Amino acid sequence: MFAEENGLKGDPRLQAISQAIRVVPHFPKHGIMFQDITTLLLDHKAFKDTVDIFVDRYRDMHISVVAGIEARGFMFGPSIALGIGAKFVPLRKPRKLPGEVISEKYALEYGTDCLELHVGAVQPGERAIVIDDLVATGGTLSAGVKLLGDLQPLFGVGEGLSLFVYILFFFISLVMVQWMWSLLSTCFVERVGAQVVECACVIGVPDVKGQCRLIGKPLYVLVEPRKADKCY
Ligand SMILES: O=P(O)(O)OC[C@H]1O[C@H](OP(=O)(O)OP(=O)(O)O)[C@H](O)[C@@H]1O
Ligand SMILES: Nc1ncnc2[nH]cnc12
Repeated sequence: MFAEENGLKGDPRLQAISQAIRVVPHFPKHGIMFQDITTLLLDHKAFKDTVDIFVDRYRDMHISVVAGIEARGFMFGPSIALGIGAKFVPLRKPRKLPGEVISEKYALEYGTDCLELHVGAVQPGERAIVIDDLVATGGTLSAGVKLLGDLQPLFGVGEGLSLFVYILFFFISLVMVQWMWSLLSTCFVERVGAQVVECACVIGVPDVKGQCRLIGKPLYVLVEPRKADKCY
């Protein structure tokens, strides 16, 4: 959901944040209106307001993990983590983290990419938010949610089907006890088992307006993308 629809209606900080974002037409390729948050980082007040809005929202939600997505989630995540007294955990592109990792592939407009998380950085049951600068298709944030979340089916099945599998597992395990679980669990990839409370973004493209949840998780967005009102 957009911050405006969630208690910040008419808040002048949102307009100032939006205006501090530069739009670069046709970057990195023709037709893309690139939302450049580096100009927001240059504006101390707008940058601080951005962090403050997230800190105010998450301060009392018992969040112990702020997971930031490379690269631009790293620019907001650490400040938010410090503000709410949580740890910051980087979700990095492949082969950047030196320790043992778990990985999650995701689809881009063209091709695929992957996010990785250090094993042991987050403990099962911890409450987490995932932060990035921008949500477009939601593929990147969804990969972050999957990394932090619970068991994932090893074979590609839809969300509805996986929910069905979990429910089936619950009832089967009631009657078939431990041995059944250990047999069937070989069909799953282990994930952290943290609780992703919400995904947070500075900018949400119009397609996500109204879509307040992302693979079952709430999505909190500060502003819509800017139109190109000036050229750089
Ligand atoms: O919602 P989606 O369609 O998945 O797109 C959003 C992602 O795209 C951008 O990153 P990009 O993939 O360009 O990587 P970068 O930050 O490393 O340049 C942006 O910073 C988000 O992470
Ligand atoms: N228009 C855009 N601006 C900046 N980052 C993006 N990631 C995906 N679409 C983007």
